[in-house]
Amino acid sequence: MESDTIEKETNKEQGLKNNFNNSQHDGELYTEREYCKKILDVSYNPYEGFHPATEKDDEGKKVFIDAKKICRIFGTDVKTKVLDDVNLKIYEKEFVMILGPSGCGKTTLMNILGLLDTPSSGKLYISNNLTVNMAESERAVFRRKIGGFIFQQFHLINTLTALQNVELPMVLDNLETDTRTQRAMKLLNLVGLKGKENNRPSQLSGGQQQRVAIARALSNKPKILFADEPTGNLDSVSGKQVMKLIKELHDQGITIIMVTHDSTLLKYATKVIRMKDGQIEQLLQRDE
Ligand SMILES: Nc1ncnc2c1ncn2[C@@H]1O[C@H](COP(=O)(O)OP(=O)(O)OP(=O)(O)O)[C@@H](O)[C@H]1O
Repeated sequence: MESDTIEKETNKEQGLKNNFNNSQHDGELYTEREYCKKILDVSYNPYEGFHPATEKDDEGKKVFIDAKKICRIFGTDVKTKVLDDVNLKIYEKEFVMILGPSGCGKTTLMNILGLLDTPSSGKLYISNNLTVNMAESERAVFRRKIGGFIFQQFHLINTLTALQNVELPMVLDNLETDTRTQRAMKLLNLVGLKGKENNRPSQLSGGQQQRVAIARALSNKPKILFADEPTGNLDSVSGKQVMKLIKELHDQGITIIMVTHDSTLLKYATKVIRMKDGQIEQLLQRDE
Protein backbone atom coordinates (compact mmCIF):
# COMPACT_ATOMS: atom_id res chain seq x y z
CA MET A 1 0.00 0.00 0.00
CA GLU A 2 1.28 3.49 -0.87
CA SER A 3 2.30 5.57 2.14
CA ASP A 4 -0.38 8.27 1.55
CA THR A 5 -3.02 5.52 1.38
CA ILE A 6 -1.79 4.13 4.66
CA GLU A 7 -1.98 7.62 6.12
CA LYS A 8 -5.55 8.06 4.89
CA GLU A 9 -6.58 4.69 6.29
CA THR A 10 -4.91 5.52 9.59
CA ASN A 11 -6.71 8.88 9.71
CA LYS A 12 -10.01 7.14 8.98
CA GLU A 13 -9.33 4.67 11.76
CA GLN A 14 -8.28 7.47 14.11
CA GLY A 15 -11.54 9.38 13.40
CA LEU A 16 -13.57 6.30 14.15
CA LYS A 17 -11.42 5.54 17.14
CA ASN A 18 -12.50 8.87 18.61
CA ASN A 19 -16.15 8.10 17.89
CA PHE A 20 -16.13 4.52 19.06
CA ASN A 21 -13.62 4.58 21.84
CA ASN A 22 -14.05 1.42 23.90
CA SER A 23 -17.37 0.72 22.25
CA GLN A 24 -19.42 -2.32 23.02
CA HIS A 25 -20.80 -3.84 19.87
CA ASP A 26 -22.71 -7.06 19.46
CA GLY A 27 -22.01 -7.88 23.07
CA GLU A 28 -18.26 -7.99 22.48
CA LEU A 29 -15.70 -5.42 23.45
CA TYR A 30 -13.63 -4.80 20.34
CA THR A 31 -10.42 -2.88 20.44
CA GLU A 32 -10.91 0.33 18.48
CA ARG A 33 -8.63 -0.90 15.73
CA GLU A 34 -10.52 -4.18 15.33
CA TYR A 35 -13.83 -2.34 15.23
CA CYS A 36 -12.58 0.14 12.65
CA LYS A 37 -11.28 -2.70 10.55
CA LYS A 38 -14.62 -4.47 10.70
CA ILE A 39 -16.86 -1.56 9.76
CA LEU A 40 -14.49 -0.06 7.22
CA ASP A 41 -13.42 -3.40 5.89
CA VAL A 42 -9.97 -1.80 5.73
CA SER A 43 -8.14 -5.06 5.88
CA TYR A 44 -10.55 -7.46 7.58
CA ASN A 45 -10.32 -10.72 5.72
CA PRO A 46 -12.15 -13.72 7.20
CA TYR A 47 -10.01 -16.00 5.02
CA GLU A 48 -6.77 -14.73 6.49
CA GLY A 49 -4.69 -17.68 7.64
CA PHE A 50 -6.08 -20.06 4.95
CA HIS A 51 -4.56 -21.23 1.68
CA PRO A 52 -5.99 -23.32 -1.19
CA ALA A 53 -5.79 -26.94 -0.05
CA THR A 54 -3.23 -29.19 -1.70
CA GLU A 55 -2.57 -32.92 -1.41
CA LYS A 56 0.42 -32.10 0.78
CA ASP A 57 -1.93 -30.67 3.44
CA ASP A 58 -3.48 -34.11 3.91
CA GLU A 59 -0.29 -36.10 4.35
CA GLY A 60 -0.35 -38.27 7.45
CA LYS A 61 -4.03 -37.58 8.18
CA LYS A 62 -6.62 -40.30 8.65
CA VAL A 63 -9.58 -40.18 6.27
CA PHE A 64 -12.93 -40.17 8.06
CA ILE A 65 -15.33 -39.45 5.19
CA ASP A 66 -14.58 -39.96 1.52
CA ALA A 67 -17.18 -38.67 -0.95
CA LYS A 68 -16.66 -39.58 -4.60
CA LYS A 69 -18.63 -38.02 -7.45
CA ILE A 70 -21.67 -37.35 -5.30
CA CYS A 71 -24.77 -36.09 -7.11
CA ARG A 72 -28.17 -35.36 -5.62
CA ILE A 73 -31.17 -34.83 -7.82
CA PHE A 74 -34.53 -33.78 -6.40
CA GLY A 75 -37.87 -34.16 -8.15
CA THR A 76 -39.36 -36.77 -10.44
CA ASP A 77 -41.06 -34.94 -13.31
CA VAL A 78 -38.92 -31.83 -13.07
CA LYS A 79 -35.46 -32.89 -11.94
CA THR A 80 -33.12 -30.46 -10.20
CA LYS A 81 -29.47 -31.36 -9.72
CA VAL A 82 -28.63 -29.87 -6.36
CA LEU A 83 -25.24 -31.55 -5.91
CA ASP A 84 -23.14 -32.01 -8.99
CA ASP A 85 -20.16 -34.33 -8.89
CA VAL A 86 -18.85 -33.48 -5.43
CA ASN A 87 -15.52 -35.03 -4.47
CA LEU A 88 -14.36 -34.48 -0.93
CA LYS A 89 -12.28 -36.03 1.82
CA ILE A 90 -12.79 -35.18 5.46
CA TYR A 91 -10.05 -36.18 7.86
CA GLU A 92 -10.30 -37.09 11.52
CA LYS A 93 -10.26 -34.15 13.93
CA GLU A 94 -10.84 -31.53 11.27
CA PHE A 95 -13.17 -28.59 11.89
CA VAL A 96 -14.79 -28.16 8.50
CA MET A 97 -17.02 -25.20 7.66
CA ILE A 98 -19.25 -25.24 4.59
CA LEU A 99 -20.12 -21.81 3.21
CA GLY A 100 -21.84 -20.51 0.12
CA PRO A 101 -24.89 -18.63 -1.15
CA SER A 102 -28.39 -19.67 -0.16
CA GLY A 103 -29.58 -22.68 -2.13
CA CYS A 104 -26.11 -23.78 -3.30
CA GLY A 105 -26.51 -27.20 -1.62
CA LYS A 106 -24.74 -26.85 1.75
CA THR A 107 -27.42 -28.58 3.83
CA THR A 108 -27.95 -31.22 1.16
CA LEU A 109 -24.24 -32.04 1.24
CA MET A 110 -24.13 -32.15 5.03
CA ASN A 111 -27.22 -34.37 5.17
CA ILE A 112 -25.57 -36.82 2.78
CA LEU A 113 -22.29 -36.84 4.73
CA GLY A 114 -24.27 -37.47 7.95
CA LEU A 115 -26.35 -40.26 6.36
CA LEU A 116 -29.56 -38.30 6.82
CA ASP A 117 -30.01 -38.44 3.05
CA THR A 118 -28.72 -40.65 0.23
CA PRO A 119 -26.99 -39.49 -2.94
CA SER A 120 -28.63 -40.07 -6.33
CA SER A 121 -25.26 -41.28 -7.58
CA GLY A 122 -21.67 -41.49 -6.41
CA LYS A 123 -20.01 -43.28 -3.53
CA LEU A 124 -19.70 -42.32 0.11
CA TYR A 125 -17.27 -44.07 2.44
CA ILE A 126 -17.29 -43.55 6.19
CA SER A 127 -14.25 -44.98 7.97
CA ASN A 128 -13.59 -46.97 4.78
CA ASN A 129 -17.08 -48.49 4.77
CA LEU A 130 -19.10 -48.00 1.62
CA THR A 131 -22.44 -46.58 2.76
CA VAL A 132 -24.40 -46.68 -0.47
CA ASN A 133 -25.71 -50.20 0.00
CA MET A 134 -26.27 -49.94 3.75
CA ALA A 135 -29.72 -50.84 5.02
CA GLU A 136 -31.59 -48.01 6.74
CA SER A 137 -31.11 -49.81 10.08
CA GLU A 138 -27.31 -49.71 9.63
CA ARG A 139 -27.45 -46.03 8.69
CA ALA A 140 -29.45 -45.40 11.85
CA VAL A 141 -26.78 -47.14 13.91
CA PHE A 142 -24.14 -44.82 12.42
CA ARG A 143 -26.25 -41.78 13.19
CA ARG A 144 -26.83 -42.89 16.77
CA LYS A 145 -23.38 -44.31 17.60
CA ILE A 146 -20.91 -42.19 15.64
CA GLY A 147 -22.64 -38.96 14.68
CA GLY A 148 -24.12 -36.11 16.67
CA PHE A 149 -26.44 -33.58 15.06
CA ILE A 150 -27.40 -30.00 15.86
CA PHE A 151 -29.66 -27.80 13.79
CA GLN A 152 -30.64 -24.15 13.52
CA GLN A 153 -34.15 -24.98 14.82
CA PHE A 154 -32.89 -27.01 17.84
CA HIS A 155 -35.48 -29.80 17.26
CA LEU A 156 -36.12 -30.42 20.94
CA ILE A 157 -39.27 -32.20 22.10
CA ASN A 158 -41.41 -29.53 23.71
CA THR A 159 -43.29 -31.85 26.06
CA LEU A 160 -40.06 -33.19 27.61
CA THR A 161 -37.77 -31.45 30.10
CA ALA A 162 -34.20 -30.51 29.22
CA LEU A 163 -32.99 -33.59 31.11
CA GLN A 164 -35.43 -35.90 29.30
CA ASN A 165 -34.44 -34.43 25.92
CA VAL A 166 -30.79 -35.21 26.61
CA GLU A 167 -31.66 -38.68 27.90
CA LEU A 168 -33.72 -39.58 24.84
CA PRO A 169 -30.96 -41.03 22.60
CA MET A 170 -29.75 -43.08 25.58
CA VAL A 171 -33.28 -44.44 26.09
CA LEU A 172 -33.18 -45.57 22.44
CA ASP A 173 -29.84 -47.21 23.19
CA ASN A 174 -31.40 -49.04 26.19
CA LEU A 175 -29.05 -47.55 28.78
CA GLU A 176 -30.05 -48.11 32.38
CA THR A 177 -32.08 -45.29 33.90
CA ASP A 178 -29.49 -44.31 36.53
CA THR A 179 -26.63 -44.31 34.05
CA ARG A 180 -28.44 -42.19 31.53
CA THR A 181 -29.78 -39.71 34.08
CA GLN A 182 -26.31 -39.25 35.56
CA ARG A 183 -24.80 -38.78 32.13
CA ALA A 184 -27.51 -36.31 31.05
CA MET A 185 -26.98 -34.30 34.27
CA LYS A 186 -23.24 -34.19 33.59
CA LEU A 187 -23.78 -33.05 30.00
CA LEU A 188 -26.21 -30.32 31.03
CA ASN A 189 -23.62 -29.18 33.57
CA LEU A 190 -20.97 -29.20 30.83
CA VAL A 191 -23.04 -26.91 28.60
CA GLY A 192 -23.68 -24.55 31.51
CA LEU A 193 -27.29 -25.51 32.26
CA LYS A 194 -27.01 -26.83 35.80
CA GLY A 195 -30.28 -26.01 37.54
CA LYS A 196 -32.30 -25.98 34.30
CA GLU A 197 -32.71 -29.77 34.10
CA ASN A 198 -36.46 -29.66 34.73
CA ASN A 199 -37.24 -26.74 32.42
CA ARG A 200 -39.11 -27.50 29.23
CA PRO A 201 -37.81 -25.92 25.98
CA SER A 202 -40.44 -23.15 26.15
CA GLN A 203 -38.99 -22.14 29.53
CA LEU A 204 -35.49 -21.71 28.07
CA SER A 205 -33.94 -19.01 25.88
CA GLY A 206 -32.88 -19.85 22.32
CA GLY A 207 -29.25 -20.10 23.38
CA GLN A 208 -30.15 -22.39 26.28
CA GLN A 209 -32.25 -24.58 23.96
CA GLN A 210 -29.33 -24.89 21.56
CA ARG A 211 -27.10 -25.90 24.47
CA VAL A 212 -29.61 -28.61 25.42
CA ALA A 213 -29.46 -29.76 21.79
CA ILE A 214 -25.66 -29.89 22.00
CA ALA A 215 -25.85 -31.90 25.24
CA ARG A 216 -28.27 -34.28 23.51
CA ALA A 217 -25.92 -34.57 20.51
CA LEU A 218 -23.11 -35.51 22.91
CA SER A 219 -25.08 -38.13 24.80
CA ASN A 220 -23.79 -40.97 22.59
CA LYS A 221 -20.16 -39.72 22.70
CA PRO A 222 -20.04 -38.96 18.97
CA LYS A 223 -16.84 -39.03 16.95
CA ILE A 224 -18.25 -36.50 14.51
CA LEU A 225 -20.62 -33.59 15.05
CA PHE A 226 -22.76 -32.25 12.20
CA ALA A 227 -23.99 -28.72 12.85
CA ASP A 228 -26.32 -26.95 10.42
CA GLU A 229 -26.31 -23.20 11.13
CA PRO A 230 -26.12 -23.81 14.90
CA THR A 231 -25.93 -20.09 15.64
CA GLY A 232 -28.40 -19.03 12.93
CA ASN A 233 -31.29 -18.42 15.35
CA LEU A 234 -29.26 -17.00 18.20
CA ASP A 235 -28.31 -13.52 19.35
CA SER A 236 -24.60 -12.81 19.13
CA VAL A 237 -23.85 -13.47 22.82
CA SER A 238 -25.60 -16.88 22.78
CA GLY A 239 -24.00 -17.61 19.41
CA LYS A 240 -20.56 -17.03 20.90
CA GLN A 241 -21.32 -19.34 23.84
CA VAL A 242 -22.42 -22.06 21.44
CA MET A 243 -19.32 -21.61 19.27
CA LYS A 244 -17.11 -21.74 22.37
CA LEU A 245 -18.68 -25.09 23.25
CA ILE A 246 -18.26 -26.46 19.74
CA LYS A 247 -14.64 -25.32 19.72
CA GLU A 248 -14.03 -27.11 23.03
CA LEU A 249 -15.48 -30.30 21.53
CA HIS A 250 -13.13 -29.95 18.58
CA ASP A 251 -10.21 -29.38 20.96
CA GLN A 252 -11.16 -32.68 22.63
CA GLY A 253 -10.76 -34.47 19.29
CA ILE A 254 -14.29 -34.53 17.84
CA THR A 255 -14.45 -33.97 14.09
CA ILE A 256 -16.81 -31.10 13.27
CA ILE A 257 -18.69 -30.38 10.05
CA MET A 258 -20.63 -27.14 10.23
CA VAL A 259 -22.75 -25.24 7.71
CA THR A 260 -22.79 -21.49 8.19
CA HIS A 261 -23.46 -18.19 6.45
CA ASP A 262 -21.31 -16.32 8.94
CA SER A 263 -17.76 -15.85 7.68
CA THR A 264 -16.68 -14.36 11.03
CA LEU A 265 -16.87 -17.93 12.39
CA LEU A 266 -14.11 -19.09 10.06
CA LYS A 267 -11.60 -18.41 12.81
CA TYR A 268 -12.69 -21.73 14.36
CA ALA A 269 -12.29 -23.79 11.17
CA THR A 270 -9.31 -25.83 10.03
CA LYS A 271 -10.82 -26.42 6.58
CA VAL A 272 -13.29 -24.37 4.55
CA ILE A 273 -15.49 -25.64 1.74
CA ARG A 274 -16.88 -22.85 -0.41
CA MET A 275 -19.80 -24.06 -2.52
CA LYS A 276 -21.52 -22.61 -5.54
CA ASP A 277 -24.36 -24.08 -7.64
CA GLY A 278 -24.02 -27.56 -6.17
CA GLN A 279 -20.28 -27.80 -6.61
CA ILE A 280 -17.22 -27.18 -4.48
CA GLU A 281 -15.87 -23.89 -5.73
CA GLN A 282 -12.91 -23.71 -3.38
CA LEU A 283 -11.31 -25.82 -0.68
CA LEU A 284 -9.19 -23.92 1.80
CA GLN A 285 -6.88 -25.21 4.48
CA ARG A 286 -5.71 -23.34 7.56
CA ASP A 287 -2.01 -22.50 7.49
CA GLU A 288 -0.03 -24.64 9.89
N1 LIG B 1 -36.23 -32.38 -0.34
C1 LIG B 1 -36.08 -31.50 -1.34
N2 LIG B 1 -36.85 -31.55 -2.44
C2 LIG B 1 -36.68 -30.69 -3.45
N3 LIG B 1 -35.76 -29.72 -3.48
C3 LIG B 1 -34.95 -29.62 -2.41
C4 LIG B 1 -35.07 -30.50 -1.29
N4 LIG B 1 -34.12 -30.15 -0.38
C5 LIG B 1 -33.46 -29.11 -0.92
N5 LIG B 1 -33.96 -28.79 -2.13
C6 LIG B 1 -33.47 -27.73 -3.00
O1 LIG B 1 -32.09 -27.92 -3.17
C7 LIG B 1 -31.42 -26.67 -3.23
C8 LIG B 1 -30.30 -26.68 -2.20
O2 LIG B 1 -30.87 -26.69 -0.91
P1 LIG B 1 -29.97 -26.65 0.39
O3 LIG B 1 -30.90 -26.57 1.56
O4 LIG B 1 -29.00 -27.74 0.35
O5 LIG B 1 -29.20 -25.27 0.18
P2 LIG B 1 -28.37 -24.41 1.21
O6 LIG B 1 -27.13 -24.00 0.50
O7 LIG B 1 -28.21 -25.15 2.49
O8 LIG B 1 -29.33 -23.17 1.39
P3 LIG B 1 -29.54 -22.18 2.65
O9 LIG B 1 -28.24 -21.51 2.86
O10 LIG B 1 -30.60 -21.26 2.17
O11 LIG B 1 -29.97 -23.03 3.80
C9 LIG B 1 -32.46 -25.61 -3.02
O12 LIG B 1 -32.83 -25.08 -4.25
C10 LIG B 1 -33.60 -26.35 -2.38
O13 LIG B 1 -34.82 -25.76 -2.69
